[in-house]
Amino acid sequence: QYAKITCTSRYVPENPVSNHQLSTMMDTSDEWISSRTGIKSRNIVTDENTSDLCIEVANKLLEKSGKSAADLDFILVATMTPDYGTPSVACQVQGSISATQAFAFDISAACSGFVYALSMGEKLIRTGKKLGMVIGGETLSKVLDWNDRSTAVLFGDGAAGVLLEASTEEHFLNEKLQADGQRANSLTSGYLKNKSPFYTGSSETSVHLQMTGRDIYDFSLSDVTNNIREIIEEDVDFLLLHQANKRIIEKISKKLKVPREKFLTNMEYNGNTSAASIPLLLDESVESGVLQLGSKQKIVLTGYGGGLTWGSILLTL
Ligand SMILES: O=C(O)C1CCN(c2ccc(-c3cc(CO)ccc3Cl)cn2)CC1
Repeated sequence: QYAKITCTSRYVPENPVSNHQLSTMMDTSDEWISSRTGIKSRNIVTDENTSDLCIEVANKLLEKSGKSAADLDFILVATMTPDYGTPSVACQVQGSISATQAFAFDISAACSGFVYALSMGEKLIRTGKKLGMVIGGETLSKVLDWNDRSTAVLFGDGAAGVLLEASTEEHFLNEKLQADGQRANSLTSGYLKNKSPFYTGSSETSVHLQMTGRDIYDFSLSDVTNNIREIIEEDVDFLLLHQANKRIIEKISKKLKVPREKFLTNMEYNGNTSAASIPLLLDESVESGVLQLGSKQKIVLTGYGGGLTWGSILLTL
């Protein structure tokens, strides 16, 4: 049996924060942010954590599909901002919706997280599972250094996901997942300092998200473009890349010689939501009718970011 995406949904916190609002909090401007990133607004939690956003997505998926939580075989959540080390966000979701038959775990692959998790979910269906949930969810606002204008203006909170079901037709056509831990320091976040009385080590690494933007930018134009080139086919209808930066997407489109209009974007009103960015874009595009489940449209999903990790999946809807 094969895997098929049969439902999509999303949830973002009801607190949009505009570039202008940020310009009253730190030394930045709407002009700088929108011209350099394509971002005009992002949604920031006021009293929710990552599990709350993902539980909303899970409930919407069940509601939209008519499926029962008890029929779920697995729940995968891709996140770099879990509520806890344990329990996983996936287990918090499993408990909240009472998916008593589902095993559940989180996947940590930063902005490639959803693509990594979708690939894993597809293998679970191909090896016999009947129904699974794959969600990307983040509350990056809790790990940002809100005094660092170079990163605080780039990121947003949100969650979105899909239902994967067993199918007789083949939808997942190709994939290539990659990593390079030797460039891990280009993007770090969430370091937990050891405060034990026995610990003599010292580390200046902070809990805050830190990024050498230049290195990540260059990596995206080289490794990521090459990865897509290996996966893409002539008749691809749309490409849904991790929504990190509008200029990056424009540059990748030029390097690949693929028309810009095939690259869907939503960073304008979501910011960079890491593992949530691709499923947010997927659900928004299904809702707007640009994409239709069951239409056989051929799309590429590409994540890239912390780890370093990157990866693409070629599939038909
Ligand atoms: O000065 C400028 O133009 C600045 C230059 C630096 N910028 C960057 C740099 C890197 C990223 C980024 C982040 C992730 C993590 O999700 C993944 C992939 C990318 Cl490419 C986003 N923005 C913003 C505009």
